[in-house]
Amino acid sequence: MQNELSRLPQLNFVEMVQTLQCKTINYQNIYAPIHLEMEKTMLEQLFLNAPTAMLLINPISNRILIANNQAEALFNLDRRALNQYSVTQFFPDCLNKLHSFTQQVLTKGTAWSSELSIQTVNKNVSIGINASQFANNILLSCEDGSVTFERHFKSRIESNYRLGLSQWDTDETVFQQIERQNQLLLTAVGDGIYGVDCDGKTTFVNKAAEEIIGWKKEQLMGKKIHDIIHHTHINGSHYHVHNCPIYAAFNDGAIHSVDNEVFWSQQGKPIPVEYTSTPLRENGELIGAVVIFRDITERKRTQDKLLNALKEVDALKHRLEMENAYLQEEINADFNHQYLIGNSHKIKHMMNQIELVAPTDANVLIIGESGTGKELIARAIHEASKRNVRPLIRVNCAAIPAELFESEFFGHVKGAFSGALSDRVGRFELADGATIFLDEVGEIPLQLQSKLLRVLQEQQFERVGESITRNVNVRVIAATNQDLTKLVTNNKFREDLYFRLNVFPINSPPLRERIDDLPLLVKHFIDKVCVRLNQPSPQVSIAQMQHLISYSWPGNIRELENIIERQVILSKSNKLNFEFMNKDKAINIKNQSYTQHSKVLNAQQHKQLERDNLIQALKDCRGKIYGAGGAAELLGLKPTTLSSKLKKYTIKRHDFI
Ligand SMILES: Nc1ncnc2c1ncn2[C@@H]1O[C@H](COP(=O)(O)OP(=O)(O)OP(=O)(O)O)[C@@H](O)[C@H]1O
Repeated sequence: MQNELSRLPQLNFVEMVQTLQCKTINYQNIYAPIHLEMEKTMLEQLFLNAPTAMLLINPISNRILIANNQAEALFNLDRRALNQYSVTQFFPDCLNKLHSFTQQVLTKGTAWSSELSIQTVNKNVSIGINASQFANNILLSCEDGSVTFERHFKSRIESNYRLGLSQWDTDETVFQQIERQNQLLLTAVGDGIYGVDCDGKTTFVNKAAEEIIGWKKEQLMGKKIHDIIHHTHINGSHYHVHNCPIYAAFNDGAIHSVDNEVFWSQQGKPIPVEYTSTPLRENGELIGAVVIFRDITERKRTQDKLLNALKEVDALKHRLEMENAYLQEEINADFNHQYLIGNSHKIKHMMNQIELVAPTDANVLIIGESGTGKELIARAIHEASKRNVRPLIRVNCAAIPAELFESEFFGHVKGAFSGALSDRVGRFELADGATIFLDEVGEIPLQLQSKLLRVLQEQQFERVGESITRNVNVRVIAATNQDLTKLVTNNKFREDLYFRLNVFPINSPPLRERIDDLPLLVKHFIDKVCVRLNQPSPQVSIAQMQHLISYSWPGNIRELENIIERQVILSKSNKLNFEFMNKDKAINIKNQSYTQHSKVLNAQQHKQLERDNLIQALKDCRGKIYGAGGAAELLGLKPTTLSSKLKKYTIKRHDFI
């Protein structure tokens, strides 16, 4: 009981009155220490100053018995005035509801409603009303509905605000996390990323961008990116901002991808990049662009390497084709299967020299009369050298027209001169990594000798009509049947070139100086021609060999080869006869042979004879067609006539060289 009393100040008026009414409470006994008057005053004060409007009404008499201060304020009437009115006068618009509300209170003891409204002096106020039965009376606790609503509203706002704040906190945390993750992602990305606004000013720079270009974020933020990293083309020309694809993205709204430009590093170095500038939109409006780029230096380097490799492959392919064509000519010329025959002292000495010089890269000058085997020596040197995996490239300097020398040696580009219909590789380029054999080197025109000297000294040259300098690694073997020192004295041959060529001279002995080799040579030539004619090799008796040995041979071994060939062709048995060699000269051997075997020639034989004769003349003149010592002169024909005969009999170079 004592506890209940101590709670009294916390109770509202109705609860307090109910508590005090409770039958179990012996009011007199419990409140004995409290003065009754004081208590009454206190209760009165509590009632009068309660925070809600309170009225005690009698439903039977329909009168307001007591009203507190808040009731006076709510009804806008003082207490005395309130007593003048009946209760129902204040509820003109909701008498039915008031009636049922009152019934509910009288039946249940309490009731609550927010549907009633009162008519005050100047306005209609909807109220929230709480009521309880008090003896035969009803105690009403009323509150202005708008105030209640406002309070509820405020409380809801506050609660929403509190809820919003905590939600905002949550959202902010989420956003911060997303932002952090984005930053981590953008930092972790290997590609450089710039953000730019619509003025082209930098709004974002990731770590990779800083590392690739070297510009720090602080140096770029808020500044025009084009002016800092994109101002100049790789060739040094100004890059106008109007052409900048980065800016184009936020001007035309399209994605711009570029892979052949440079960004300039902080150190002023051009960095090859590929980049994509993607426009950024907000609510459909272009607000800037994001540039994603990567350094492609390594890729460019690899691409360049690949391109160079492809070019090299192309060049090699071209050279191989040339080489192939050249080898084809060589095969047709039947030079490949020949080797040096002989065991005379002179030949042995020469072989020693070949063995000595072959493994070196030294230039060799072979000196000897025509037809003494100079080319065979050159081939033997090349074959014994480390360059033998590639073919020996032969140039017969006596057979090249003066105006074509340079092109033949160094090649030309298309259009370099009339007739230069396509690019052509020269002999020196063809001989790169191998050996070039300059036969009849004394025939090289003086004006070209300086260029030849340059190749010998620097291994460099240019194609005709081109300024690109080409490097080669060529070994030169030259041959001549002329006295080069005499040419030097007569200023027909450069002395410095002569010394360059004459590093290792080899003398090719004429046949007359090595008659000891004759039997071996005879056998070699018989076998050679018989293989070609696909017939068994005939014998040469000692007596017949003697005829050959006792013949007064000049230097040219071709003469011996020719005699053997003809005798093999003309021989009816398997024995060769050389008795006719005792006659003064061997040059009439062909006519003599024909007259021996056939007095009259038919048309076909006549044609064959003329063809053979032309070939022989060309062979004797070492392929020289025109001019002094040429086949035309030897045959007593005009050069033009000889040309048309060569066409008529389809005589090609390989028939006589
Ligand atoms: N020692 C040799 N062994 C085998 N054949 C030889 C020998 N010497 C020369 N010959 C033959 O003689 C012919 C002429 O040889 P080669 O062309 O090498 O002489 P050359 O001195 O270069 O002639 P040219 O001065 O006319 O260019 C060839 O058919 C070659 O086979």
